[in-house]
Amino acid sequence: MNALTLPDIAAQSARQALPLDWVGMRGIALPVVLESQRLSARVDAGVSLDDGEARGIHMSRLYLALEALEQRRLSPALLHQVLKGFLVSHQGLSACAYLNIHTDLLLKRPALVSPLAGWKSYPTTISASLKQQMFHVELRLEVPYSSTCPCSAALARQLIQQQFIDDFANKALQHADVLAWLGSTKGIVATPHSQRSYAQLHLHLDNFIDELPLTAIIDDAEAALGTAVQTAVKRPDEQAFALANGQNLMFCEDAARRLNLALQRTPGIKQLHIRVIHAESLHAHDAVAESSWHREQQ
Ligand SMILES: Nc1nc2c(ncn2[C@@H]2O[C@H](COP(=O)(O)OP(=O)(O)OP(=O)(O)O)[C@@H](O)[C@H]2O)c(=O)[nH]1
Repeated sequence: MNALTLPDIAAQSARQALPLDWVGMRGIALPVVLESQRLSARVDAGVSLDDGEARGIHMSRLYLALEALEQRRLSPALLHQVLKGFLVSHQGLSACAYLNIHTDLLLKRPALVSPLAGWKSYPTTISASLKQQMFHVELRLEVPYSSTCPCSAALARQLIQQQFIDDFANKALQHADVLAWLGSTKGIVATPHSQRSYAQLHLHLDNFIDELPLTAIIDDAEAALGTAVQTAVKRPDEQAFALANGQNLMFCEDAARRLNLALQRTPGIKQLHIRVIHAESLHAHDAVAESSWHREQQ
């Protein structure tokens, strides 16, 4: 039997010589290890094709290099190693390598008061690149929270004052009557609107960081907002949540400022862009604010 050589089209010369910025695969299914958990991820792997004469890259070499991500905890060092592998397997063809890992980070979050806890998922993308020997990592995280409109709260308070005037006009005030009134529906004749909101965080990490500071970023963001959405909730937790919302009335502008100033202090971040989305219950459209910051070069 004749041994046939398999045709290798990628090794041919390109008909139209032109370098390409990014060539690779998007949406590769892969298990990854983040924060000691094995998570399902979708991975984009690519390189530049700097040799404009070369017909194609070697997709299989990028695909196989991803195996290194299956067992080991994701870290900047591991991402760097995989990207170096991309370039070693494309010597003479590529000078830049790229990796995006899309997953949902799962964190167990305690209830506000009761001794309960539950899981919360945070959409996460880890992007790493190696360009002309320069290694760079960026994180994208989405953090859900609750926001109560400060304007609506002030308007509701005014209606409650009006109701108080109506109900107690020309009456001697008795402590017990006022207490009972406050506990009745008349004492809260209007309520401010609040909404589930999302902070989309895009962070550039310091180059020589050892760990991906995902939990630290989420913890700092949630602490800055004060109204993280909850998991397991009993009535004491719901009451604490109502108090947290009342003490953290927020326009989208307030949320963006709080997050920007808090994340500037989170170790390992050199640049950030924040978009907050308040999915309004007053409107059928969203209220959105964006903010960015980068550390000055020292
Ligand atoms: N470059 C390229 N390859 C593609 C594309 N679509 C599918 N492939 C296939 O991806 C497969 C793997 O490519 P290579 O990594 O070059 O495979 P190979 O030649 O067996 O492996 P090496 O010997 O390491 O080069 C090939 O069968 C290609 O035909 C594409 O758009 N571009």
